[in-house]
Amino acid sequence: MTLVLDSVTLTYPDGDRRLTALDDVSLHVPAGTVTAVVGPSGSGKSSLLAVAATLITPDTGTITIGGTSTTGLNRAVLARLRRRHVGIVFQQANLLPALTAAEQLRVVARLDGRRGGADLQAEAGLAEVGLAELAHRRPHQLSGGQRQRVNIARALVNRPAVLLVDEPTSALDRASGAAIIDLLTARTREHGVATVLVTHDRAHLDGVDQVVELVDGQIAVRVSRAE
Ligand SMILES: Nc1ncnc2c1ncn2[C@@H]1O[C@H](COP(=O)(O)OP(=O)(O)OP(=O)(O)O)[C@@H](O)[C@H]1O
Repeated sequence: MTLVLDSVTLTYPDGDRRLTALDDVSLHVPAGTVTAVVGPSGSGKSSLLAVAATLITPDTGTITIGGTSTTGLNRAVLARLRRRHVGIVFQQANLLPALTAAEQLRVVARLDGRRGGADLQAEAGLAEVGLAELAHRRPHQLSGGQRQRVNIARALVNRPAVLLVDEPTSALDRASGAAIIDLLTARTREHGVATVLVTHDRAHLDGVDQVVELVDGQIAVRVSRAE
């Protein structure tokens, strides 16, 4: 499935005026590709992810996930679309402290109503990120890089069409960070996911398919590997 943002503008209230966080942003993220979003602090990167995740409705413009336009859909329908089709990875792993790595995935798999297959899905998901052996460990028994792997496996467990990733390596050292980016790229290609990766680190841009640079809410530079 492809993720498309078409002429998206988003403003926030700012005293008695409005601040434009995204200004006529259009983005096409084909299945099986990674688009990196870079740009200075305050340029709109997180806003772009929130809009793509359908967590915030833009003032104008459309978001289309796998051919389905999200415009005008009510909250319940959007929540279902998100649960089925969108995976989100934040900076911090945000794992539930009391649950083992396998349980973190199982909970999400069950939310999707696949009770029967949840155990197998959790097991397979952890194996995919190289953590089969550590399935029984709780977050405090894992390294930062391993926690972020669980986070990614959890975001992928219901086979989302779209994966939105916000600075996944900010809490990691260079080598663990590079390994996480390699993992994200590999899973994106393997599962045909449309991935958007917000990053500050230029070293992460080597293997991606498209790079967009946001400046003041606008796409200032767009580089595509295919070109
Ligand atoms: N909830 C909000 N209410 C009002 N203004 C907001 C809100 N969220 C973000 N902004 C403003 O919108 C603009 C874009 O913010 P955003 O968080 O998307 O930028 P960013 O590129 O992700 O920044 P950073 O790299 O610092 O995380 C900024 O000027 C910010 O101050």
